Amino acid sequence: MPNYYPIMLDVRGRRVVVIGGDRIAAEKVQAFAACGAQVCVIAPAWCVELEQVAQELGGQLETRRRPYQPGDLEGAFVVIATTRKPELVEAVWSEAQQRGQLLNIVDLPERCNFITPSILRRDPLTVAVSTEGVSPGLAKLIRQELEQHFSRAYGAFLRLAAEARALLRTQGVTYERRDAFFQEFYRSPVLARLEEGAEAEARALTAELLRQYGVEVPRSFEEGGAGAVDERSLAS
Ligand SMILES: C[C@@]1(CC(=O)O)C2=NC(=C\c3[nH]c(c(CCC(=O)O)c3CC(=O)O)Cc3[nH]c(c(CC(=O)O)c3CCC(=O)O)/C=C3\N/C(=C\2)[C@@H](CCC(=O)O)[C@]3(C)CC(=O)O)/[C@H]1CCC(=O)O
Ligand SMILES: NC(=O)c1ccc[n+]([C@@H]2O[C@H](COP(=O)([O-])OP(=O)(O)OC[C@H]3O[C@@H](n4cnc5c(N)ncnc54)[C@H](O)[C@@H]3O)[C@@H](O)[C@H]2O)c1
Repeated sequence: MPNYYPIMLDVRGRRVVVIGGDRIAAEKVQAFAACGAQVCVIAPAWCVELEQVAQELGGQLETRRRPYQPGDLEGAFVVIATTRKPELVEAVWSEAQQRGQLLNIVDLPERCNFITPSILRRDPLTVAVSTEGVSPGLAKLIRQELEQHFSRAYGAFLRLAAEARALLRTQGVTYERRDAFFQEFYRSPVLARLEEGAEAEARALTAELLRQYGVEVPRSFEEGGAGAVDERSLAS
């Protein structure tokens, strides 16, 4: 069994080809497009979910309503196929191999050079769980359990941390002092305030802690300036 190496891929502006017209294909198209990829989907028959995703993405999505043809993978950074038809699998696998591309044939790990973990997202926090293919069901269960632990407010919490970190760094606070700040910040009541929707209080508490570390906090920070917490991430 492979000893998989976990990475985070930057697919912005990169070509991703999805072969398949089923619900899994729809999910993959949506997920890669959400990460900024230029997605092309190829399939003779499309399910309703894929039609809907295509409608939402509009011109952002390239569509080929026909079977896969050799040459379709030209320029792709990542290739995903949802089929298990042996001839099609072999054709896609050999073209992707020749081109040195990243390939995932869903649920066929022996024809993948990468596999997909179960993902919990609280942007910018991402938790990916893999069992190296041994038990995807367990990966899913662990992801569901982690969802209970990491509330939706974690997104706002981390964005606030990013703003604080920028201030600490631009004002020359040492590495050790920054580390100490975050050990306090992550254990402080800031998260609880964000979970209650009390953003102003969360900002005020953060500002107070920053001052204890000698940081001059601009007025815009407490008012929720440029990097203000996104209310949608708290509400959804
Ligand atoms: C995480 C997740 C992400 C995603 O799909 O994107 C994912 N599978 C998920 C769910 C799931 N998949 C299966 C079940 C039924 C129960 C079961 O069989 O266990 C369930 C549970 C369910 O659906 O509830 C069936 C299954 N899956 C694979 C095989 C083939 C084999 O094992 O050889 C078979 C048998 C097919 C059959 O017999 O017909 C293989 C793979 N599935 C992987 C990923 C990769 C390894 C991940 C890891 O390292 O753990 C890997 C290797 C390749 C890949 O596809 O990348 C997603 C959860 C998303 C979530 O969090 O909700
Ligand atoms: N090896 C295994 O474990 C295994 C398991 C189940 C089925 N099979 C075999 O796989 C075949 C059925 O596979 P499936 O259930 O994944 O369905 P499928 O390959 O027919 O469909 C999966 C998706 O791929 C699309 N698709 C089909 N042909 C395409 C093409 N030429 N170009 C682009 N997109 C295409 C379909 O529209 C569909 O959305 C059967 O031959 C069956 O014997 C193998």
